[in-house]
Amino acid sequence: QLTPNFYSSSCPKLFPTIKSVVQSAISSEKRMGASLLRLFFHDCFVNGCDGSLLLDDTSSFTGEKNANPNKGSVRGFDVIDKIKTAVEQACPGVVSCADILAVTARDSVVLLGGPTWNVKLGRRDSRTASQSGANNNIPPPTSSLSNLISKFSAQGLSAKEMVALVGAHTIGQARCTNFRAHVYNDTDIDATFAKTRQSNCPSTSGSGDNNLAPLDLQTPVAFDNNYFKNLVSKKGLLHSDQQVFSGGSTNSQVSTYSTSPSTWSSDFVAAMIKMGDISPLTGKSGEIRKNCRKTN
Ligand code: HEM
Ligand SMILES: [Ca+2]
Ligand SMILES: [Ca+2]
Repeated sequence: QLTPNFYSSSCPKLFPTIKSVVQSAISSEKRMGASLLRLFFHDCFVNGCDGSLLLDDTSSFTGEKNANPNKGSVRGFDVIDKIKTAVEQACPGVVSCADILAVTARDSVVLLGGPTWNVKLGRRDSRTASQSGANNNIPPPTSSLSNLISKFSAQGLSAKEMVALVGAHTIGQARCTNFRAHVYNDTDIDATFAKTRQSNCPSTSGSGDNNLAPLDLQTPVAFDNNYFKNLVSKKGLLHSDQQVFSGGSTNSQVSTYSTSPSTWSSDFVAAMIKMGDISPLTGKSGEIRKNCRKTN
């Protein structure tokens, strides 16, 4: 139902318009590419790719931004606002915020050296959001392999697609609060690496909770397969990361990706397209928001 040329006559300048804002955001701060990619994941896993994540809370509306996986963690909403402003200037009232997230995720991957793909478009924006959906559907970093598989399966994504997608952790940062237990308590971790990460993440919660460490210790701003190489050497930052290479059914896939970047690239692209297909609003459902932060 979605199609890459959905806006080709209604908004011919859409792609360059989005790309130039993403480009300037990433040149000011390289991490922003990671943050923007993550927004698409956190949107699609809650009521599908419908822009629900972008709605602000108000006194009478509870959105998703303050759900556990998002609060104090997701970022980049100001960049989405800039993109929306630029897109509205080029083609007023035409392009959904949900589609902007999909294109922005692709552009971020490309600008950090990853593969490209044709983004399917035609999603419309929700008038609702679900805080409980965000809490329930987005897997926490404490997840076991079987929990990861079941959260992705609930969205129609296979274990194989889950492993390909989590390779997105080749870029970006995580907070101490999310990797503390793994670097202090787990045994499936390289001891030297664990010590290094402990040095900037105090063992008890408190003032160090928001200290950051790279999800990929080697190349945190390059979209490459080092993430999988790290897993093979037991240097995954999150408990959930290491779970995909901890002796279970996904070990061989991680090994393959660690030695064959092209296999991962093509699997990642296919899985991103599939994630982007999760229950979109089309036709007359939903709306084209004027401002991504609120319903019309
Ligand atoms: C497999 C299950 C997943 C779990 C348990 C998980 C968990 C996490 C956690 C805990 C963080 C750090 C958040 C913080 O400390 O504030 C994070 C960051 C990130 N995640 Fe995931 N994630 C998963 C899958 C994905 C997927 C499928 C994508 C995209 C396709 C993705 C993209 C990212 C990116 C790019 C970052 C870094 C964001 C930044 O630096 O701002 N993750 N993830
Ligand atoms: Ca959503
Ligand atoms: Ca990397």
